[in-house]
Amino acid sequence: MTTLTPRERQIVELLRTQPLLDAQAIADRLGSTRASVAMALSSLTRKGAIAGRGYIVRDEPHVVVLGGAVMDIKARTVAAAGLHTSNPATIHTSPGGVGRNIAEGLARLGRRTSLIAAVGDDVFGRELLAHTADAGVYVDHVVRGPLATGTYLATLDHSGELVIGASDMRATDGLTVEQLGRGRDVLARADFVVIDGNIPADVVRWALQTCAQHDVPVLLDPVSVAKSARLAPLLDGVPVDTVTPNIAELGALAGAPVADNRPAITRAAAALHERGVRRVWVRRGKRGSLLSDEGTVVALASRPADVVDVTGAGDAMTAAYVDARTGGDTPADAADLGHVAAALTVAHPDNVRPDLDAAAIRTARTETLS
Ligand SMILES: Nc1ncnc2c1ncn2[C@@H]1O[C@H](COP(=O)(O)OP(=O)(O)O)[C@@H](O)[C@H]1O
Ligand SMILES: O=c1[nH]cc([C@@H]2O[C@H](COP(=O)(O)O)[C@@H](O)[C@H]2O)c(=O)[nH]1
Repeated sequence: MTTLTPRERQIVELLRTQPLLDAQAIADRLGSTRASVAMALSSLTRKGAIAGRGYIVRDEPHVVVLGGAVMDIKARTVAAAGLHTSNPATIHTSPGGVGRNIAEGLARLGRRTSLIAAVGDDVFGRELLAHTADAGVYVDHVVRGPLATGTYLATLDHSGELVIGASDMRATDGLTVEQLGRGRDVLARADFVVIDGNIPADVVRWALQTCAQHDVPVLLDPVSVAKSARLAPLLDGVPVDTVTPNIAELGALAGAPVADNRPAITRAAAALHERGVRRVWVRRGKRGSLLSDEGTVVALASRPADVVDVTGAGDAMTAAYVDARTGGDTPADAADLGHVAAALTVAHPDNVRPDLDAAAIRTARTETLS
């Protein structure tokens, strides 16, 4: 799939509803110049995204992400982390939230992506929206409510591994089905939907039913052990394309702890398949992952990386997987690309690397194949 720049995507979106706009009219609407729009139009024609005069937009698959959007505040200690005392550290903020990270990753990979989430009318909310929209994600369905934008506080040790994380998801916790009325059509028309466990259970139930009615495949990201437990009862009675737990979250979904070995994971995955989940993709940190595709289990290796900050690795993995699946790759191939995206992400301090790009992942994959 050809990668479009954020500006090119904005132009494509304008042309989708108003195909007869000329370069000057597009420039006026986007606050740009005629010359730079003309360059973007010829690049779009070369990439095959638009055709002929009157700029007909080729229909592109569309992913919708319903999930958390928060500001991450991340401290990385200078030396080994000491508990119950103050540690010298470098502290860095980065737009976060599992769903938002996945949406940004998808957009950076060139996939047309909409985010449905909730933020407050405050500085963090405005910053999150601006950053996410600049990355190319459509944010028109983000609810701006009275509750404060959530924050996630993480302490990483000097090797970039998480010591402790704490999340306050205020605006997301307050999201209701009524606020998302218009979102029903967006979900129904999507080619793939991602839902994260930050979303309140009744909203997840509504979204799963909407997707089931319209045959839209859904990936469910459990987010944490606590949030997996509340998702578990929602799995019954609706089809789910993929769930992406780590071992502890798999236990919470299955209703009992699962040992971290292949036979135990295979058994727990089989029980989820019985309940309507087609693929169970279990993340095992730097040990890679196991993907059970309707009972056929494949082990996928993680790629070597110089770890700077592990935050967002799982989300990059999911973004690359959903992008590849939407483009027609098999689940196992898509999951393998996910590991390449994760390795690139752990080597960067931001949750989503600004230079993430589909071609770079495919090249890095060939280079790291054993
Ligand atoms: N220390 C590490 N070294 C190399 N790769 C890592 C490391 N930690 C995570 N990864 C990569 O990131 C992926 C996701 O990390 P994991 O911890 O399994 O999930 P999550 O971030 O969702 O908790 C792993 O499968 C692996 O590819
Ligand atoms: O209860 C939550 N904790 C943490 C997150 C988010 O999880 C992301 C990191 O996820 P991972 O490293 O698993 O990819 C962070 O950006 C953080 O904002 C979240 O959405 N909800």
